[in-house]
Amino acid sequence: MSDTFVDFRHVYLAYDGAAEFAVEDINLQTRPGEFISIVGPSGCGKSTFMKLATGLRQPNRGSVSIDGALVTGPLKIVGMAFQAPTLLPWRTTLENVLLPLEIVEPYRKNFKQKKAEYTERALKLLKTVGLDGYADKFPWQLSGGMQQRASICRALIHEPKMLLLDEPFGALDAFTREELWCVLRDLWTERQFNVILVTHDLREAAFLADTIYVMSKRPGRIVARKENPLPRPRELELTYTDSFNALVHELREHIGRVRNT
Ligand SMILES: Nc1ncnc2c1ncn2[C@@H]1O[C@H](COP(=O)(O)OP(=O)(O)OP(=O)(O)O)[C@@H](O)[C@H]1O
Repeated sequence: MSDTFVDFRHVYLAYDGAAEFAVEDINLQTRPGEFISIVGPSGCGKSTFMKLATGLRQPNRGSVSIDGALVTGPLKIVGMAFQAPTLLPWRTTLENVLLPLEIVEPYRKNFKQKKAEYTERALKLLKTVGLDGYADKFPWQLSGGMQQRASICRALIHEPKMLLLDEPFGALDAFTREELWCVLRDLWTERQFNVILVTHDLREAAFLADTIYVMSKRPGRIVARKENPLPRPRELELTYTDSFNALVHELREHIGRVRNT
């Protein structure tokens, strides 16, 4: 196994017809199992970074490798969750969670034979995120936080090596958001997948990530890399400590600087 999981080398990407690069000279390496977070002002290229990491876009210059292999097209080893949970309203929670296994190879071809095993896997995952007993409910019967828990299960059902989260808790109230930080922390601690979390919430990045990258806008560049000094395991009480606030403050200063330039 390679000791680098995500490997961006001098990556540039301009969208068709754009006069300038959306992201420029991105260099970033993660170790296997690392949890990284990308923060930055709106439009700085965080989603573009995600598209490059999953192979939905190819760089104009430079290279992107994941798990030792050059990325040349969409990757299958990725699970994704976004700000809107995007559950299908006519499917139950369980059916929503099973969806990737029904449509993505190699699961698709033996979905019928393995349905009992997959269902068991999905129910276990739902239990881990606190949705025990909600498998047969429809999305409209769940709160926003519950829907987001289900969408994280859906992102993890095929046991991806990499989980990409784009503002996954942005639409939730502060209490629910913090609950879900703990859900994500526990899943990651248990399963040790690689995480890239894009967020505007500096406290979220400080609570969850091993390493935090700050991006500037136009062109999107990584202007700071901060290794999170806070020890694990992390409990929510940590967010009331001076060391936590100092880290958030330091990140805020970086963001302030890039917004003023
Ligand atoms: N499909 C596209 N075609 C052309 N330009 C694009 C496209 N997607 C993004 N851009 C441009 O690339 C730059 C980076 O956009 P991106 O969506 O990656 O930023 P972001 O940091 O994710 O923004 P936000 O925080 O608002 O979601 C922006 O200037 C945006 O206008």
